[in-house]
Amino acid sequence: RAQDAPVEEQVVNAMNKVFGVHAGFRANHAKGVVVEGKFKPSAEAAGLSRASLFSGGEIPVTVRFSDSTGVPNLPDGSGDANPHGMAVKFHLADGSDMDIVINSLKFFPVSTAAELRDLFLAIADSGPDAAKPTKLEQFIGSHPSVPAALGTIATPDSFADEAYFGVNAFVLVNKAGEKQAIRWQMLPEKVVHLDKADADKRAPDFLMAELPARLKQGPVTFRFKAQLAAAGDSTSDPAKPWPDDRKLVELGVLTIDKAVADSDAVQKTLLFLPGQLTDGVEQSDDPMIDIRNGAYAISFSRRNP
Ligand code: HEM
Repeated sequence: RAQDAPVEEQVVNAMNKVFGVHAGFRANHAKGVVVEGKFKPSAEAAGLSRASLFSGGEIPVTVRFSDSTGVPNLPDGSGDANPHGMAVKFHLADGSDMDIVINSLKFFPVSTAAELRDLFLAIADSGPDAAKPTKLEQFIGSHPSVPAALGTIATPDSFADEAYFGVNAFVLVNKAGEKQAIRWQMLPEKVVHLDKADADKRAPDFLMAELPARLKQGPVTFRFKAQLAAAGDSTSDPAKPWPDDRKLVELGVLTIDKAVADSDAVQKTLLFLPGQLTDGVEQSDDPMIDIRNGAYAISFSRRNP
């Protein structure tokens, strides 16, 4: 019975209910563009983590930027396309990959996967004919982190002019075995947000088209950073931001220099997993990470039957 399905499957079902099922596309972040580049670690990174990602030389990366929702033809300037996503596959020297899957929300609207499922179910039940207060209005009323988190996002003028945040905590382990809880950040050279009226006027695919066009003029860079948790910071609740004065350590520079010619075909074959890590990087005690791993695999198997 549906109610006995594991929560990772329940969330994907709830996404399919809200966005519809679109053959070959992701249950969420369906619309995206794939690009390529390289990552060069900083000298400080190796002090925090023994991962080869942070100790070796430059390595190749595959990056997918995306709009939110499971709607593959959503206009990029729509408010529903926020938060935008960035998924990075670091191709490590030993032939394995490490992934990060991050977005433009500074913190998550809900604390757990079960709450995310309930948020999607509330959206599904709150169509134009729903009685007031709608299920969604009730959910928002009892979860103040939803409007607070959504207040941190806007439409960027380019995928290259947006900051992306990991939201879930991970743990870096160095050569001495010392552990440090962190949250990923990927920071652009500059953030440029559009006001809503401007975003509404943009062409439906303006973000997907702009990045490959920009790359013909030259590369785009991001600074990959770790925000360090201090004693008492929650590592299990992605809806609780850590104070802004927490130390940020630069882990390296990500350079994007190439569009992928057959992006639409390539993105179907790609699976980014927040828990696909490497020695020296571990999952925190946040149970959402394992549930995300399960949900992304379920969505992948549905889009590649
Ligand atoms: C319980 C929490 C979550 C669930 C169940 C969930 C579920 C999903 C699913 C099913 C997909 C489609 C995966 C695929 O077909 O490959 C997806 C994609 C994505 N999600 Fe989540 N998600 C969760 C939380 C988050 C968080 C916290 C972030 C970012 C901070 C995030 C960012 C993304 C991005 C960027 C993608 C697109 C990945 C790609 O380009 O392949 N999600 N999510």
